[in-house]
Amino acid sequence: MDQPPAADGQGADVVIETRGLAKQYRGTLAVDGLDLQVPRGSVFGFLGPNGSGKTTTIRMLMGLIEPTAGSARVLGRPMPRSTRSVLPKVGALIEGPALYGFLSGQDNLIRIDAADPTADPRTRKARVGSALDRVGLTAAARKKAKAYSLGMKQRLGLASALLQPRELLVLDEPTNGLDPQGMREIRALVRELAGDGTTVFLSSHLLDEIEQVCSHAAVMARGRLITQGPVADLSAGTRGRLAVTTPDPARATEVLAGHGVTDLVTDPHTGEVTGELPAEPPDLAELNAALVAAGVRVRGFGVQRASLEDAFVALTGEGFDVAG
Ligand SMILES: Nc1ncnc2c1ncn2[C@@H]1O[C@H](COP(=O)(O)OP(=O)(O)OP(=O)(O)O)[C@@H](O)[C@H]1O
Repeated sequence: MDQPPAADGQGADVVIETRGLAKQYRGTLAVDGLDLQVPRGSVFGFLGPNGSGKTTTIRMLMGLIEPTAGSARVLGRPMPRSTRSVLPKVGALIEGPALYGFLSGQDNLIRIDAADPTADPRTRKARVGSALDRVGLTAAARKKAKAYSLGMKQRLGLASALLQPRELLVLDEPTNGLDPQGMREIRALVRELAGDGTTVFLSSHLLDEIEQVCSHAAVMARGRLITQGPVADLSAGTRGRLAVTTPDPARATEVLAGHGVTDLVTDPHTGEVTGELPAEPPDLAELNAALVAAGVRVRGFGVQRASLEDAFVALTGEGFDVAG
């Protein structure tokens, strides 16, 4: 992306930028030479399997730990040196919210707000009320936090990050441990927050989550950045799989193999035959005609859209652990 440089030489529209960022623990290179660029206004997915270095990176970005090499800038300022001026503009939710179960949701927020020396006590009630409203917890505001579902606790954590206006939200695995309903709620909330112009940086080990929520993504594997960019571009470079629905899968497989299609698999339930198109794919209309000419009865024929998962597998040669 060509952005006009800001006065300090940084891209004005990049809210997180790292160069050669690395963190070495004894025996483990947790993050290895990371060059990350998060555009302002994006919903940026930081994707990688467990242990790939996401949390370590986020901790460095937030100034919680020192990198062993390289540099990180957040909102244009170097970290961890500028923690004091940067962190008030960043709402962070890392490793789950610290809540008191015996206090109501509202009182938890009042406590957190009271701990912020920049927060005016006279407007506290209004601030807390509007944060609860934004995350849809107004009706449950007076319930004790220990009676909240995990999803509600996570929303309360988000509300605490939203007490002050933020330029950037950093959420570490915000849907981890939630049931599907809780996941949907958090994802909807993230979209809504992003709709207001806040840049959201969220980590996840769930590919479909990133595809559903994010405009941009970076993919990590074993401490290294594999790729980054707009989500649509990341999967566009990957060829989709050819899929043929037919009552004659054996014959279809023969014909497709004869046209260079590899990794042919038949779904035993649907009879759908899928396979990888060769690097120089044949004309699809002709391939379809060849199937029909060979006596294959074709019910469905098409190329499945490549997913981010396909891109990940193509880039790393590894499967992606999507459990979770
Ligand atoms: N404090 C630490 N001391 C030693 N090794 C660590 C420490 N923190 C993380 N690691 C190691 O660094 C690697 C990256 O861990 P990290 O937590 O950043 O990954 P992650 O992608 O966030 O995974 P997860 O989603 O499981 O937290 C792992 O091999 C981990 O064991």
